[in-house]
Amino acid sequence: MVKAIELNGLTKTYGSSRGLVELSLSVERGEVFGYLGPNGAGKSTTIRLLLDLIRPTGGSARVLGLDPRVDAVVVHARIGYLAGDFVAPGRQKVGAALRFLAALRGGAGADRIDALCERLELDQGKKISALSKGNRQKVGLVQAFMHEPELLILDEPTSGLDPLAQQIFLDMVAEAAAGGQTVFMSSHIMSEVEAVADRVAIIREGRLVALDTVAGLRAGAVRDVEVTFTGPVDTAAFTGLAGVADVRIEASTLRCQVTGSPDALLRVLAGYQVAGLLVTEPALEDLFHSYYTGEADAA
Ligand SMILES: Nc1ncnc2c1ncn2[C@@H]1O[C@H](COP(=O)(O)OP(=O)(O)OP(=O)(O)O)[C@@H](O)[C@H]1O
Repeated sequence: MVKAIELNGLTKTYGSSRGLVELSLSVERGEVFGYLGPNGAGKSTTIRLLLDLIRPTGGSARVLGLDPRVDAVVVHARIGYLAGDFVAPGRQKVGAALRFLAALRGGAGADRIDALCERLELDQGKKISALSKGNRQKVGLVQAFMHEPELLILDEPTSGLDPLAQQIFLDMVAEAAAGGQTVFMSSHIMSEVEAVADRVAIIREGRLVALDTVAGLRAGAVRDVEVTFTGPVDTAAFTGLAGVADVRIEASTLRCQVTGSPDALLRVLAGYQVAGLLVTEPALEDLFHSYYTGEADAA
């Protein structure tokens, strides 16, 4: 089956500065794909390349099997796009602006405007120029979702939304995926995509640094382990074990950090009487911080 998105060595330079460096990844149909990275990582650059709003310096992108450089009009018709800097026409009222945007798509989605606005608590009678930032973002969400596109490409979709609206948005994403739509969404906050994303890619300085499920990323992360023994233990037995670092033993308690599989540690522990075992899962934000700063690469 044709992939929703397929990138091969996609590269974009802005003059002499980098935007994106040889990015290769693919997004399956029906998948919710979280695209994460700190400010300036290259998320918007990637998304603009998918829409042919800018042209790559090298490599290729395919969207729904099409080359955006050749078939941009068809690609645009088949996707729902929320730009990171989405701007709706300020002088219009919300309802009129949304119906205008639907008319540009031959009327597709006009029949869902009322339901989506109601769901997001967006007043259609208000002028867009009088809306708060969060409510303007809701206009952007409605126009991206209303025609039930095969593929939603959303650049920082939760930007400015309050927690309630964020949750409604995440429900909309989950429902879209359940109905077979694909969602590619960027964010710089992991917790936003954690609940809905099937897979997550993390980019930093224009390069892909991680691509996995949330569970997979967690599995490879550093855990704090604390073991209490019934009697004295031999420190030497715990040094140099695969995946085990920062070993400290005080009285009958061992503390260490384990990366990846705890197998080597468990084999040694099996030779002792263990009274207690505590493994602390990494906080996701810590995990992503380590990818953002590059600490995870060195681990
Ligand atoms: N039009 C442009 N001209 C020059 N450099 C640009 C241009 N657009 C982006 N860049 C640079 O490319 C890099 C990636 O920017 P991009 O906007 O894609 O990042 P981002 O991950 O979307 O960040 P943010 O979360 O801040 O929106 C940055 O270093 C940025 O300064």
